[in-house]
Amino acid sequence: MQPIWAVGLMSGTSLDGVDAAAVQTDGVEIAALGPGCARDYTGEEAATLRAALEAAATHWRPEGGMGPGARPALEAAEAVLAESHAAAVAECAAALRAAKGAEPVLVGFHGQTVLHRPEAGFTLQIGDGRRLAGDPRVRVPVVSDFRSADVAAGGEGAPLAPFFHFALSRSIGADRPLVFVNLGGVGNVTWVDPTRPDAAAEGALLAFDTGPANALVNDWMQARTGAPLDRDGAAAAAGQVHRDRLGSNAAAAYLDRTPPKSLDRNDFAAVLAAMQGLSTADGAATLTAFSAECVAAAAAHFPDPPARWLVCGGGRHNPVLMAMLAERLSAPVQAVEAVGLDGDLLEAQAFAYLAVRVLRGLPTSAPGTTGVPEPVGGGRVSCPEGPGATPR
Ligand SMILES: Nc1ncnc2c1ncn2[C@@H]1O[C@H](COP(=O)(O)OP(=O)(O)OP(=O)(O)O)[C@@H](O)[C@H]1O
Ligand SMILES: CC(=O)N[C@H]1[C@@H]2OC[C@@H](O2)[C@@H](O)[C@@H]1O[C@H](C)C(=O)O
Repeated sequence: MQPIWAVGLMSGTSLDGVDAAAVQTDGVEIAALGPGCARDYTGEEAATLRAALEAAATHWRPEGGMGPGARPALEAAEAVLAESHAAAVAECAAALRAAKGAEPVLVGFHGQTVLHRPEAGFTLQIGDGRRLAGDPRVRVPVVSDFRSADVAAGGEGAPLAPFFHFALSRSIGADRPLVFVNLGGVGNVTWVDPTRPDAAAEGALLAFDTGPANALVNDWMQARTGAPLDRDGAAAAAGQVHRDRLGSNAAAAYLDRTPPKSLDRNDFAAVLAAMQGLSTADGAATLTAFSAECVAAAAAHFPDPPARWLVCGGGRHNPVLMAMLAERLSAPVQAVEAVGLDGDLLEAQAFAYLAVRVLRGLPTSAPGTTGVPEPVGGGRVSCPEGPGATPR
C-alpha cells in the first residue's frame, strides 16, 4: 500500500480539548508527520464531558453494563464531540493543504473515554464515527472504537499508542531500548526495543499506565483555586512534599502489579482525598511528586534499562514535574522535542497511524502492550455513505 494522509483525533482524560494531527503512513512506516491543531473545550463543553464521566460511573454495573440512566448525559457529550471534532478535522485538513498540498483520506477518531473497567471486560469511548464521517466538513471514512476489540479479547484496551511509538523509534534512528512517557491526565509508558522486526514481535514493546500524571493535580487546583491546572508547576514549586500522605495501599498495589495494566482516570481518587488539610501549594507539590514516583516505579518492570526517556503530553510543560522525574530516573529525561517530535500532538498522531493500520487489517495491540493473548486489530470503519463500506 502507498502511504496515505490520515488525520488523528484525541480527546484525552484531561478534558481540556481535542488535538488533531496529520500523518502520512502505510500503517507500518511513518512517511511524514504533517501539521496539527488543538481546539480547547469551552467551560460549558468541558462541564458536559465531565457530567458524562460522572453519569457513566454512576450508571454502570459490572453485570449489566451501562444503564439507560446515563444516556442523556452521554448523548449531550456526543453532541459536543461531534461539533468540536468536525471543526478540528476541518482546521487540520486546511493546514495540511497549506503545508503539503495534500488532502486527508481517513480519520482516526479516538472519542472520549467515559469509563474504563477492563477487568470487567468494559471500556467505553463515546463519539459517533458514522456521524463524523457524514459531516460536510469531514466526508472521508472514519475509524472509531479502537479499544473494545482488545478488551473483548481479554486485553486492557490501553495503552494503544505503543505501536506508533515503535514506528517513531525507528524513524528517529534509535538502536537501543528507549522509553516514551506520556504525561497526560493519566500517565503511561512504552518501553521499546527498536531492533525487533516489528511492533507485534515478542519483546518489541512493554507498555502500561503508570498512575495519575496531571489529573489529580488538575482536580486539586480546580477545587482549591478554580484554575484548571498548576500552570508551570508554580504552586508545586512553592510547596513541601508530604510523603506521609502517600501511603495508599491501593496505589502501592497498582505500582507493584506486573504489567500490562491500565487505569481509569478516577482510579486514584483516594490519593487526592488524602491531601485534605494541606495548603494548596503543599497538596500540589505532594501530588506532583506522586506522579513522578509512579513513572519512576515503572522502571522496575522493564526488561532492560532504557537508554533514554522521551516525554510527551502536557505534563512536560511543568518544570517541577520534569525536575522530579529527572531526579528519580537513571537515564536522561527529555521532552520529545529533543528528537524533533511534537509532544502536544503525539497521541493524535498515534490515532492517525492506528487508523491506517485498522484499514489494512494490521494489529493495533499485542501481549506486551495490553496483555491481550494474541496481537489484535481493533477499530470500526464508518464511511460517509454508511457503515461497513470500504473507502476508495
Ligand atoms: N504549562 C503547563 N504547566 C503545568 N501543567 C501543564 C501545562 N500545560 C499543560 N499542562 C498539563 O497537561 C494537561 C494536558 O495534557 P494532555 O493534553 O497531554 O492530556 P490528555 O491528552 O487530555 O490526557 P491523556 O493522555 O491521559 O488522555 C493539562 O490538563 C495540564 O494539567
Ligand atoms: C482508556 C483510555 O482512554 N486510556 C488512555 C488514558 O490516557 C493516557 C492513558 O490513559 C492511556 O492508557 C490511554 O491513552 C493513550 C492515548 C493510549 O491509549 O496510548
